[in-house]
Amino acid sequence: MNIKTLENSLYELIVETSTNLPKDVRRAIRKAKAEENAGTRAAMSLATITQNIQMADEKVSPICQDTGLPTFKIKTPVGVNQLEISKAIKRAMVRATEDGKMRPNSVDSITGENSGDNLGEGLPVIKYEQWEKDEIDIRLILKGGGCENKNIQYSLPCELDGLGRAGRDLDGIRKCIMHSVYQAQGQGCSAGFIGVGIGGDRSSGYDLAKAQLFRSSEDINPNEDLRKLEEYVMNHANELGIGTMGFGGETTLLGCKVGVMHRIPASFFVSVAYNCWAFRRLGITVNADNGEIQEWLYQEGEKISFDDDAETPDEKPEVVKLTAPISEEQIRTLKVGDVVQIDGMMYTGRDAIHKYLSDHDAPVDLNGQVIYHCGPVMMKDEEGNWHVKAAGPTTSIREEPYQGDIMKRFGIRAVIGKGGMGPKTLKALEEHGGVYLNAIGGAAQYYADCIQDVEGVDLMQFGVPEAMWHLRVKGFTAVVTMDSHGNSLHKDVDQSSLEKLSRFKEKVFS
Ligand SMILES: O=C(O)C[C@H](O)C(=O)O
Ligand code: SF4
Repeated sequence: MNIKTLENSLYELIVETSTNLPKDVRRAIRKAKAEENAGTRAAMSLATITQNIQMADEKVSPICQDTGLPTFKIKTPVGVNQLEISKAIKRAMVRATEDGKMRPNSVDSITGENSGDNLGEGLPVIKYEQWEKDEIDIRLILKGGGCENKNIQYSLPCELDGLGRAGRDLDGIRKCIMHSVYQAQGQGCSAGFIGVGIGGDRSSGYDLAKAQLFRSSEDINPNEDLRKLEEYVMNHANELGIGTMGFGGETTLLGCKVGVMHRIPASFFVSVAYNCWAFRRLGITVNADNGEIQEWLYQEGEKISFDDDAETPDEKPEVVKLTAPISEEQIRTLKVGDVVQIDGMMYTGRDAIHKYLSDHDAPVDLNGQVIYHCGPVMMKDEEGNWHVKAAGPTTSIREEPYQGDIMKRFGIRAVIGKGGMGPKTLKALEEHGGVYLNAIGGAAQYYADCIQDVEGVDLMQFGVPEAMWHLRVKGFTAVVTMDSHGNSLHKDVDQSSLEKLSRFKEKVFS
């Protein structure tokens, strides 16, 4: 085989997967958008999402800044050298990272050091199988961290919030799946797709769940019980009302695929792999003799283009304009539901920065400033200047232990992230005079477009995604979802969706 040609084919697969959402996923998102009422927060968020999908496609840039944990699933004809394929994958991955198509995402779990090129112990994940066909089948999923953190595994029988006892039968499985959608709330960038694995042990159960994400989101399950289960979940999960980004709304789930395997008598696992709307998985078949791409997978049918979605909707919400630094007085006028547009500076800070700030001084004066929970994709030009390639929000709840104290200590007035924060932060917002602003998760091109300049960077020792980037923005739009008067949209949606979940308590499958 021509290894250089294979490397180029793999490079193309990685770039396409990161930048161009597959056709089945586009269809699911288009359908969700059609079902939201104009003028709602959900409709506005979906318009941002579709605009972002289009921008990523046109610019050949990452749809979401979290280009995920790359997992390759490969089938090879007998006799093909798998070691050579793995080497080609690694070379292609390094190139895609250098070209800003992948964020350097591989971190040493003990030292915290980012390898900078997406390689590392066990990464990327590459799984091989042999088959009798002549071509090589290569599938890739780039699954982000926020949705991965919302995966859940149930061990039956168990007690579930809102649903009571889930037993060791089809109805117990049904309850677990409904619960899995509820517990994710908006934190995995809903509306999402779920893959469910029934049976196995803890690891093979999750593998089976993830394998379901490689199915076309439009296929029909040949197992009649599972077909019914998938249909039931698709018909009812949206009644939970969690909606896009957990803002409330008509669509919470875009796809549900269930697989089954045998188990041993003592164990009964239901494993759920949650994937955000930015469902980046593609595949190719490759000619085993020359390494060229023969066919793209998951690309049947018309490609939906969202280029008319950039047009401003008729019912545009009113916008509150803010310029950082922001005063306490201004912040206290904001309430949940307000749409704000920020001009001026914003400083990125995620996990490493929050831990650092909890026992160090800040490298810049943060009084009145805005912290953005974001780990961008950055590229340095030949003159040494940094450019933002993708910059959407990350899940904020991870900073819950630190956020309130840090805001008070440094005088920070607003934090921007996604998925909301908990009671500790809500209390601090009230005491100190602060707001939590929810940006649209995954909309990395849309937000990168608002960034006019990169004015500096601190704490680069934490690696590109974790450093503190000083960004000058214009017209950065987000929604107030937690205010300084004790209100939290996240708390409200959680409560109301739990109530709705309890409507699914009665037995459906016997
Ligand atoms: O790591 C990121 O940038 C985002 C992450 O995927 C998340 O959803 O929190
Ligand atoms: S930020 Fe949202 S869209 Fe991006 S990888 Fe994380 S969960 Fe997915």
